Amino acid sequence: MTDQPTAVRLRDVRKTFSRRKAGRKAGRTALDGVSLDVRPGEFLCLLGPSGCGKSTLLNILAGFITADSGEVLVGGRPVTAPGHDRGVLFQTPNLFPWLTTWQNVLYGPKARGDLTPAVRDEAAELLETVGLADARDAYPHELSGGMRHRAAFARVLINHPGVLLMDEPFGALDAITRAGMQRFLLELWQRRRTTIVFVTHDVEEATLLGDRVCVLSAPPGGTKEVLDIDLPRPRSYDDTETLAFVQAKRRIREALER
Ligand SMILES: Nc1ncnc2c1ncn2[C@@H]1O[C@H](COP(=O)(O)OP(=O)(O)OP(=O)(O)O)[C@@H](O)[C@H]1O
Repeated sequence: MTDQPTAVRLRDVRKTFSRRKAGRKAGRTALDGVSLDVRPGEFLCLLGPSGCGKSTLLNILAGFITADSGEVLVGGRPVTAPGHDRGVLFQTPNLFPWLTTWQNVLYGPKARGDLTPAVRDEAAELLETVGLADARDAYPHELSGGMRHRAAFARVLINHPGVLLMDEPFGALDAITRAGMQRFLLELWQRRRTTIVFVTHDVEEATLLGDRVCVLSAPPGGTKEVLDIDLPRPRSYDDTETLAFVQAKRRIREALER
């Protein structure tokens, strides 16, 4: 049997954070054996109870921290540090407050000495795509929450990451803005088919967005179950009221509670 190509490969990933407790060394195990393959172009949601290590896993994939043991491959290469092959989006968009939308988007190419006319054209196109063409000269504090998220998207997408790593990106948004961002993300993914690993603790969000949902067990996290969401694409928020959606959501909730 030949191996399927994988965009992300995790094998028995473990991580314990050490800390001092009453003068003695103690440890908190965040991940206790996570194994998972993410296929190229797949939208994979990571779901689990609070503290099960979702952000830890994402930070390991991003290269911000290292696993104690196990295999962590992105695009077939071991992750040893952050890199432009992975775009990371957090709950709080990390835009530079002293730069305009346009300057924020071009920050990566500029830092790499890659500010060509073609890249500028692409930045302009991306700002159109994310609906921020009119806000190119605005500073982050002049943008709404949703606009800041879209600017952060454009800033990541200009680097053409092979994998997008998203850590509860819409968790802090109000319900309407959040639904708008979910729609935006679905449309974007439908067009670009970038591999996405999306952390959420919201079962409905995972059902709406994911091709598959990886449910992590209660802390310390390990892979509990991986479920297929075989709802038709393209999906929209209206689908959340269909019987098939409600059934898929129930299957995930049951896996979470098992
Ligand atoms: N830098 C750190 N130092 C020490 N412990 C940490 C550190 N980062 C995370 N932990 C611990 O690791 C465990 C997993 O944390 P993590 O943030 O990855 O969970 P999570 O599933 O993302 O939680 P939530 O859904 O609440 O955001 C927790 O017990 C947390 O306290």
